[in-house]
Amino acid sequence: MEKIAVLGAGSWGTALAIVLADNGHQVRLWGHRPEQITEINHSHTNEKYLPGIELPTNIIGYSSIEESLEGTNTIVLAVPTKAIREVLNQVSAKLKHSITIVHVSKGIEPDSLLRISEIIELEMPGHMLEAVVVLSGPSHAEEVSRRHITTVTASSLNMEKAEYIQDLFINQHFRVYTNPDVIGVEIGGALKNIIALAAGISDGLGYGDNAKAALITRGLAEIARLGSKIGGNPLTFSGLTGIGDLIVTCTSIHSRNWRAGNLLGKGHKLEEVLENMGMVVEGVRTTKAAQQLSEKYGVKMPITEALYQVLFNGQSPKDAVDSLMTRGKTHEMEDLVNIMDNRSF
Ligand SMILES: NC(=O)C1=CN([C@@H]2O[C@H](COP(=O)(O)OP(=O)(O)OC[C@H]3O[C@@H](n4cnc5c(N)ncnc54)[C@H](OP(=O)(O)O)[C@@H]3O)[C@@H](O)[C@H]2O)C=CC1
Ligand SMILES: O=C(CO)COP(=O)(O)O
Repeated sequence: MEKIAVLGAGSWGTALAIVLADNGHQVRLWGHRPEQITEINHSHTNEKYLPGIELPTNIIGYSSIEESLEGTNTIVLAVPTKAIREVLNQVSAKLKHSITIVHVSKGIEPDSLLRISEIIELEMPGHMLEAVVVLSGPSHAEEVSRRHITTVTASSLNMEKAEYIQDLFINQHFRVYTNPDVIGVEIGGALKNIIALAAGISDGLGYGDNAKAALITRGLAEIARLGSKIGGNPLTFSGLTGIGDLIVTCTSIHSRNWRAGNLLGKGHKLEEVLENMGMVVEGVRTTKAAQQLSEKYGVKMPITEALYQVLFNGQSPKDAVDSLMTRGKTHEMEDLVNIMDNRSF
């Protein structure tokens, strides 16, 4: 049994706290809103983020980050990408020993274009950081908290630590694999949110399953194109953190990204959609970051580009779809065509 601090008491931090509590660990769930921590400790619920779910009693809520860190050697960092630096600054100011950080956020920082493991390595003093592990895969909090079957991947450059985290989380409902390809895992997890927004828009506009299948398949192609260009292993994109997460996020009503896209497709304004969601929609900022990455690396990402025009340049969703469908014709597999062209028969 371990003492584990879960930092971030939103839907995903709370669902992961339940998995760890089910495995018999002492879980300290830190949140920055004291009234929410009181609810967690007195009613064993977190109604705003996981309505109707009873929390195990070995989850204790903390509103002091310092107290939540005492005697722990593992932190699960479960706040939106936007809040990562701020929370890490609080951790490094209060921490008195070294720790392993498991991050579970799916985003890329616009402008700096850093992945989350890179931000952690920058913000945490080296002597305090034993390892960074990413936990990612097709996993909605609403289902995990109900112990529905889920599979995810723990990824780290330090495979011993990845296996340690695998052991902490794995149980009969929650199966954890490992993968050493941190870049591929983080890029797949972050960029699938862009495609889920686009899939929601497509559904909101009234397009059907053909369009959804096209978005998932061509979305994966552009995620893999960018991801392998910046050092991810192409095989990772056909795994849980690539196609797996893309499928669940583009097809599930639980997905905040899909739901936001759906409302945009139905004609609602972005500000209004984000205000009413009440939870983080990571894909919006990630679209900006991915658009910047695609320009930096010269990688074609037409779906990302189209979504960028809708989110940041006021293009209508219908016009964005039209421009995607009428752009210059291309091969499905450019690399394959190049190989075949160079082969002498
Ligand atoms: N929900 C899911 O099913 C999954 C989510 N993820 C990823 O997990 C990450 C977290 O998402 P999720 O839990 O869903 O988001 P939610 O919106 O459900 O919760 C976010 C939590 O973080 C808190 N928070 C925000 N900013 C700060 C801050 N500066 N300091 C402290 N706490 C802060 C929020 O507090 P407040 O209540 O005050 O806003 C809230 O408790 C995202 O990157 C998401 O992509 C990954 C897999 C599954
Ligand atoms: O990452 C997720 C599922 O794997 C959650 O997706 P949403 O943020 O779109 O709800």
